[in-house]
Amino acid sequence: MQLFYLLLRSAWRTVAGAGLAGLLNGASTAGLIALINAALNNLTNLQSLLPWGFTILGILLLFTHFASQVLLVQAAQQAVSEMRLVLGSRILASPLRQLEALGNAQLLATLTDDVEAVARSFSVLPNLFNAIAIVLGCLLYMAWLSVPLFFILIVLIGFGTGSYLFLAGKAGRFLTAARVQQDRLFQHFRALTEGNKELKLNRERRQAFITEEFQPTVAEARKQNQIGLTVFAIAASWGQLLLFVTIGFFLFTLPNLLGVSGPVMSGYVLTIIYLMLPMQHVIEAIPILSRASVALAKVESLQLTLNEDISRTTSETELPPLGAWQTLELINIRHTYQSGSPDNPFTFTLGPLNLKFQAGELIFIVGGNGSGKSTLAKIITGLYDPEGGEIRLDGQVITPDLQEWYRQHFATVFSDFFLFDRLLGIETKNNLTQAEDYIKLLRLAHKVAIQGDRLSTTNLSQGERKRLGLLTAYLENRPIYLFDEWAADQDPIFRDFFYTQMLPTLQQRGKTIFAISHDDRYFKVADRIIKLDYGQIESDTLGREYQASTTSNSST
Ligand SMILES: Nc1ncnc2c1ncn2[C@@H]1O[C@H](COP(=O)(O)OP(=O)(O)OP(=O)(O)O)[C@@H](O)[C@H]1O
Repeated sequence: MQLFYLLLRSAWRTVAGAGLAGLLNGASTAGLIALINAALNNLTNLQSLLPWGFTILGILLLFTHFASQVLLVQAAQQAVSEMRLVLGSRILASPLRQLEALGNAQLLATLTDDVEAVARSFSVLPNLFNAIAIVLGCLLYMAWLSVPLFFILIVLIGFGTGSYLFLAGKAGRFLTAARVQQDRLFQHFRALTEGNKELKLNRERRQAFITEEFQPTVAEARKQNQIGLTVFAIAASWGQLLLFVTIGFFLFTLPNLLGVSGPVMSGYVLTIIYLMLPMQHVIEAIPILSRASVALAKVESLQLTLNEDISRTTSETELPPLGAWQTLELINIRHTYQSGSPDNPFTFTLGPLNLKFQAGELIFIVGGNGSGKSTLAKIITGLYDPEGGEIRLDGQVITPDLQEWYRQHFATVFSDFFLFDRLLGIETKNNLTQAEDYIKLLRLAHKVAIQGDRLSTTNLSQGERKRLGLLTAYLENRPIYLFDEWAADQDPIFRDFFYTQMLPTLQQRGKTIFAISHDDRYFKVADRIIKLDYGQIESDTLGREYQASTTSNSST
């Protein structure tokens, strides 16, 4: 039902038009069969008018068939596009933590496979709707021919449909199991592309990956799909068998039992034979619809619900202006990760932390690996909603309503940043001119140029790509900057340039800067150094004091 709801919601007018055309098509089909039966059995005194009736009904049938198909194709494509847009905007609107917990593999499987499965189901809908309209028209005709025969037919159809749906339900379970394997397959696809170097360089690892991970998942997905689709094939053959049994029953048994007249009987048999093609369409559509409903169930399980009004998630609501700020406070902030396996669970807790920052400060966040620096950065920038505590900007608590506005204060380069090849959202004329200058400053002029609002290339070394990340952050011109181990991939000269010239220049422009750093040689440039250890603040010192203490330590 979800599927039809989705289709109806996005294109109800087109669907209504297609429904009307489909009904007319069903009626003209039934009329045509009645007319053929009348012509064959000489049932009317108006035989001379039959060719005209045949021509008119034939034209109506062709036209309504064409119209319903075209309209449903339009509606289906409209619904699929909306599904893609809604999924995209729901992913953007979902909390980062939720997306991280789902993982890229699951999200990609949904964005490609599930949308594809739903799209495919929409492509069979035109034939399905048309078939249903024809079946309804034919049933009406048969009810008109003989009510007792009609009821016998309904009992047979009920039995056939019930047994078919029973088998189809069993098949659907195998398709659901196959879909579970699909997520694992996407994980393996990522390993194949992102871990390609590691797999190429180590033969044993590659063989173990192929034989112990990739092949078993591919085989399991194939097995479940194969069983599911075979059960559907059995159900389809069972349906066809029932159809022949019904025709035989009507042709050979019923006339003896009920003494039905020849023309009525031939009308029935003719109609049932005519129904074979539409029934075939229905039977072929059911596995595809079943797969689509598995896909939709998967999409729903991600809690990226489809019942969201697209305009709410994509339209830009007016945000209050950013304005100048003085203090940023983290009060009793806490964040927990639960990870590991059920037998070996692992919990990491950051906080509770209490920190107060002044506008214009240059703050270094330091500490060992896994001490919680990046987690703190995601909380400060509003990417994570803290589990406990609150963030206040100039005393104003950042509630969920203000979260989007709050995030607009930050320009960042995270260690796993993404480099867009277009200067999206910052492509003003002034910025494009500035970008040229920054590219020279970042010593990339010999490799990258600005072409229109695009970077001529992003195929660069990791250090060079990070310089372009810095360039886009500069152009964003936000009040607060956050760099997560930005200098880690830079050569010594550029690292020195970053700490001793770029950060101070940004600070002189009135920016507040958070820099996650392991470069203790440069800690002296910071106003303040916050050191984390296992999610707690080990020390919060002035930069120059931190330098003094390490110097005094090294001199003793
Ligand atoms: N998405 C996640 N799911 C579960 N645990 C996580 C997740 N991200 C981080 N952690 C855990 O939280 C802890 C802190 O991680 P975080 O990335 O904040 O540390 P960090 O100080 O930035 O480390 P590094 O210097 O290595 O970058 C780590 O022990 C890590 O295992």
